[in-house]
Amino acid sequence: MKRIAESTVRRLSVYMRYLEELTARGIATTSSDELAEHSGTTPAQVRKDLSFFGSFGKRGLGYSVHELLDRIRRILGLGREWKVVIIGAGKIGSALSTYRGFTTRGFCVVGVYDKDPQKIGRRWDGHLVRDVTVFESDAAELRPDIAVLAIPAENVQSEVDRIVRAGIKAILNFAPGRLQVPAGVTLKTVNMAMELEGLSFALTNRDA
Ligand SMILES: NC(=O)c1ccc[n+]([C@@H]2O[C@H](COP(=O)([O-])OP(=O)(O)OC[C@H]3O[C@@H](n4cnc5c(N)ncnc54)[C@H](O)[C@@H]3O)[C@@H](O)[C@H]2O)c1
Repeated sequence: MKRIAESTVRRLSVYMRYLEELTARGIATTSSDELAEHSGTTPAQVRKDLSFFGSFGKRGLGYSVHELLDRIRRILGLGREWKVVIIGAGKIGSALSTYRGFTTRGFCVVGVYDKDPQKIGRRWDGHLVRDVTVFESDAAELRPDIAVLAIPAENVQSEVDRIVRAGIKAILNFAPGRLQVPAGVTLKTVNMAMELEGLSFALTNRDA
């Protein structure tokens, strides 16, 4: 498959949510105009995004909501359950571990880890916080797919290295800083300040 831009993948998630909404409303067909309007993009962009993955829809008839939703879910790899571990049971880590919305989308939290003796042994919504020193042996058994890293900026690289050593190929990181991962491992960093900067830009330029 061609290399797909992250922005395209992000839009697929947006289209998917709108298609889920249409399904819930019992609507069977949609169009690139409608998808674009509800996703903040253009009909040409919708067609271009979908064209990366083959042909969808019929000229003049639009897209079957059911078929398109099914295809997008498969493209995003959502037809299965992904095992997620969370490292850092602080404010962000504990909020994520108790968030029900992940499970409904197939992301199942199988372990929560921390290094603080005050947190180890606590339960967050049924998830026992375990000592991070047992992470690698747990991972050998549980075989998690995704690690969420919610620890302070210091020593993040050594935790990333620990995750990589455990054979995990996808990391969602919340800590600031530049991190290195080997080829074949995907690292995504969430940065709320950057999202706020996007809003700041929109507010500053809205009348331009
Ligand atoms: N990406 C964003 O938009 C965003 C927003 C807010 C905070 N953050 C960052 O997210 C991270 C977590 O924030 P928080 O508010 O949850 O912090 P927090 O201090 O509440 O929690 C951090 C937890 O990590 C644990 N920890 C530290 N080192 C560890 C290690 N090596 N192994 C396992 N556990 C370890 C600590 O004991 C603590 O429980 C920070 O780096 C913060 O700067 C990011």
